[in-house]
Amino acid sequence: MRIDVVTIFPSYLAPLREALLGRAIDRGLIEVAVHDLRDWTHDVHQAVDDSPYGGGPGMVMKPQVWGEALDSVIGPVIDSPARLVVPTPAGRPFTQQLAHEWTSAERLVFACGRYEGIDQRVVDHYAQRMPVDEVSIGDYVLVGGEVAVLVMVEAVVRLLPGVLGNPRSAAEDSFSDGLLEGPAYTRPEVWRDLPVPPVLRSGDHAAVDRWRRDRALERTARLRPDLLAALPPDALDEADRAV
Ligand SMILES: Nc1cc(-c2cccs2)n[nH]1
Repeated sequence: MRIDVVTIFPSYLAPLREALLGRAIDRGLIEVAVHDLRDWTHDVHQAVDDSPYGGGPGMVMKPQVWGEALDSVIGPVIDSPARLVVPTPAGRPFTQQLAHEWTSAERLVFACGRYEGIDQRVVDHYAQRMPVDEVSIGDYVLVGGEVAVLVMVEAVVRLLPGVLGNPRSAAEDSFSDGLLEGPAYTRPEVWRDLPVPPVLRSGDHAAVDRWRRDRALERTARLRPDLLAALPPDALDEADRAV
């Protein structure tokens, strides 16, 4: 998978080259290119934004600059293997399911907006030619899309074959079965008078699996009842319903 990010703060994306993601790049599992939007300005001030039509606070990012940058980065959009992703608080929710969907994309191109967003005609123009996703990572407002891109790239790349040491990790994620993950424990057996639940040391794998499922159901019911309500009818068996 090739990932391109267009931003006015390229250094914000430096973490993409660290740790797990950095190793995925070194191993050739992904390619990452970060582009400075100002490289496509032609004025001495390298202006990337302007006042909003209709008035109102803040600034809107100019369509011309974005058009030149995305044409250059995406290349010919006919049959482009790229998806254009625009982080915005006014977008569809980014979910584990969407992360999984994007793992099949040959290319992801992220357009990082700042200020009050990017002139809508940029999305409208490219949406006529390729898949464009306006995506929110949560119901809160950031200053720019760069942090959202870090979140989404990590969530997608960790799902790619070979990236995680143990593929079971991605398969057993929170949300993989529609539930939140239950609690996890490691040594010591007792820590500050708090013991590890004995069933986890019993060696009875069926009992451990049941215990973990029960804790996941309890946690989901307590913290995310909406996830429980969204489960398909056959997702919970009789033992689940007894929790
Ligand atoms: N979920 C979300 C995205 C954003 C922004 C994207 C670009 C500027 S602000 N805030 N919150």
